[in-house]
Amino acid sequence: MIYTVTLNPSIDFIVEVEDFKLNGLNRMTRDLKLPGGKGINVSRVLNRLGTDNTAVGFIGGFTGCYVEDCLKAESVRTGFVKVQQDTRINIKLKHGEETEINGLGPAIREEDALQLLRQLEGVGVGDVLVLSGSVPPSLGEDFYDRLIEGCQRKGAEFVIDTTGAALRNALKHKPLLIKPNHHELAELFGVTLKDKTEVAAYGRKLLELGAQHVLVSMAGEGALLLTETETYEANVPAGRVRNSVGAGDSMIAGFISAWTEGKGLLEAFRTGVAAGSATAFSDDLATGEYIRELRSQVHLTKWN
Ligand SMILES: Nc1ncnc2c1ncn2[C@@H]1O[C@H](COP(=O)(O)OP(=O)(O)O)[C@@H](O)[C@H]1O
Ligand SMILES: O=P(O)(O)OC[C@H]1O[C@](O)(COP(=O)(O)O)[C@@H](O)[C@@H]1O
Repeated sequence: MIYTVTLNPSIDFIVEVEDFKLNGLNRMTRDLKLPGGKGINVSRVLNRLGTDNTAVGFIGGFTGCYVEDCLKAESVRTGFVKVQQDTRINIKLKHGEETEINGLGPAIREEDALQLLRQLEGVGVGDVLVLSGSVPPSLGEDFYDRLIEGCQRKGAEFVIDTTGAALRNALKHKPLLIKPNHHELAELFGVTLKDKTEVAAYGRKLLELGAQHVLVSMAGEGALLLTETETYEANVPAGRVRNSVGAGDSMIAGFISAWTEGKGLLEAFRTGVAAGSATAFSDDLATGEYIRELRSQVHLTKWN
């Protein structure tokens, strides 16, 4: 079983305005509310690809009910711990470019945290936990560590998609996969990465620090897959970008879907890239059909 863990879910409120006026009244030309949070996005795409999974994490208030109802409507299995305060609303403002304003999220009490840890005590060998997104400030930076230690004691593997100290700490536990984008990778090492050779070199440092596989996504410029011995580069399929929110989450879903079906590393990489691009070319997350259609346009090149 795959469990996606979203510690800080959201409603993603996608708002479009023309000629955005700072300090002025702007009227929306289009808006859309979507259930969000990185693990939740992974779950929705896994479901669309027909890969069995359960979405867990913390959810609360009327906004949390909305997120859960949306997931139920798509038959995504959920097992959220209910918290007292409202799940956050993240604003994704489209004004020619994309500006994001993500909320802090509700306070999580220690008893809520313990409930989630207890719930995940049932995992075992063959299970994969996908730990995605930021950690709410009230949980403490070590919460992913506590989760990882618990799941590893039971023999489960984990994927982690987060940033900064939480990502750095997780590396020593040898994640099956991490997927920074090239900006996150540069930020992690406090450098500017000027080309793909440098991206690969810094991605390799994450392998040295413990990751089993490193996927570096580079939005419209494709992606790199790094293993201990090999480097592969993928192009992106052709299409018009509509909404890139959730592209990275979709990439993880595509990768893990193929990987857990035993299709091998390269097919997992190809499916991941197709899923990321299919979402970037869609208003909401990609459909399974669109991901399968784009897969044939993804070509992998092995670096020497
Ligand atoms: N502009 C784009 N054109 C084509 N594919 C894209 C685009 N943006 C994202 N993707 C696809 O989604 C993947 C993840 O996107 P990226 O923006 O790098 O991740 P994140 O959402 O984590 O920042 C990319 O590797 C690519 O396959
Ligand atoms: O937990 P964080 O880091 O605040 O991110 C949450 C946001 O990330 C998203 O999951 C999108 O992430 P990506 O675009 O990186 O795939 C949104 O749905 C959500 O608003």
